[in-house]
This record gives sequence, structure tokens and C-alpha cells, in this order.
Amino acid sequence: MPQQAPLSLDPGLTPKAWREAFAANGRLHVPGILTADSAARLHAALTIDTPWSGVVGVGTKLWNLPLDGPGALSAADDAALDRQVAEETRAGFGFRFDNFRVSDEVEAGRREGRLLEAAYDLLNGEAFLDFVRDLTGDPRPEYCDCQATRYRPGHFLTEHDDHADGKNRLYAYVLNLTPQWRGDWGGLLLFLDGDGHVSEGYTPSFNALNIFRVPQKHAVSYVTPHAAGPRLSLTGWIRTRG
Ligand SMILES: O=C(O)CCC(=O)C(=O)O
Ligand SMILES: [Fe+2]
Repeated sequence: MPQQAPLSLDPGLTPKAWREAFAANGRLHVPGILTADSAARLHAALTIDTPWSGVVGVGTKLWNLPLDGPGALSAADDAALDRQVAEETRAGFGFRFDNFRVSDEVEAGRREGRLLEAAYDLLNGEAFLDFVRDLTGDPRPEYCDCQATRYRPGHFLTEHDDHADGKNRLYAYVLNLTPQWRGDWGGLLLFLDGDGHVSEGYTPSFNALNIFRVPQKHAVSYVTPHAAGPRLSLTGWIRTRG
């Protein structure tokens, strides 16, 4: 399987200079994380070369849904699922979006020559891990898991804090790869304080990295019907091997 050319961080990043800003609230929005060429190639890969599935969760229930072919839901069943998810999410945690679990594929040895494999390698290379260590002042980060996500109108992720027993998640990251986005389209990464107010919200701007300490309450706001395109990201957690 031919490998794709590597992806690169922007060489001008100065994470040590941003350490205080990160420490203030345990989060940071870093514009221009990749070279322009790497960001453009990744956006193209998410648009034309990603085998998306639907993923829906309410409480502890999880559905993985093929988006086309014989297993795909009919429009009527899809709408019924949306109604069920809305009903059950009213009382607690829920989400619906599309994803492709890059680390599951790579770690199972299923490399197919996709650019997303080069993204996995970038996130697990010393340059990115050093960037995180320099930004956070934390020597522990050892590796990253990664999934591609696509939020279309009607997609959302309710409040949660990313803690998962035994997963050794230190920081969460979201690399936004949507070329244009308006805040009024929804899909904002919201940070929620103890009173349930939004203390900060990040619009998914192109080629920006959002990074934040785990645990920390956050949500992705509902993507409105008037969003003119999908919200595309690579996201996951920066972890220790424990
Ligand atoms: O896509 C985002 O901005 C955040 C995603 C997230 O919080 C998660 O997947 O746990
Ligand atoms: Fe999260």
C-alpha cells in the first residue's frame, strides 16, 4: 500500500510562549497548527476519502450506522431514530454525528494508504507530542488516539467531561478542518462552568487546534439546518500508557 507524503506542523509554533495562556483555564485555541499544504490535503481527505459511519449514543446505548448500502436506515427510520434520541437525550447524555475511527484501523494493522494514517503518524510523532509537552509543561503525554468526525445539520454532543476510567486521558484535542464556518451555524465547542453558563466557545475555524485538560465540562452545540456544509475535524485524546 503506497504511503502518503507526511503531514507537518507549522514550523513557527511557539508553545512554550503560550504555556501561561493554556494554564489559565486548562484550554487553548491555537490557529494555524499545520502548514497550509497539510491542512488543505487533510480537508480534501475528509471530503473525498473517508469511509464515514453514523454514530449515535444515548446514556450508555451506542449505535454504529452504515450511511449507505443495504444496512443504511431509510429516511423514515432515520427520522424515528432522531426522535428517539431527542426523547432520551432530554434526560441525560446523548450525541449524533458521523465518524471514522482512525486509531482503531491503524492499531489493528489495517493501513490502506489513506492520508488519515499520516495524520495518525503526525499526532503520534515527537514533534506533536513535544508541542503538547511544551504547551502544557507536562512531560507525561505518550501517544494520541484519533477519530475523524463530521457533524451535519441535526448533529450534536451534549455536556460531558471526557473522563473514562482506565483510558489515561490527559488532554483532549480537536483539529478543525472546516474551511468556512459561521458561529450561528452551531457546532461550537462550548466550555461550561459550574453554574451551567458558557465560559468560552470556540468556533471551528480552519486549521486550528483546540486543546484542553481532561476532565473539563464541554459540549458541541446543535448544528443548525442552515449550516452550509459539514463540520470536519480530527479529534481524540492525548494519553499515557498508564
Ligand atoms: O468536536 C469537538 O469540538 C469536541 C468533541 C468532543 O468533545 C468529544 O468527541 O468528546
Ligand atoms: Fe469531549
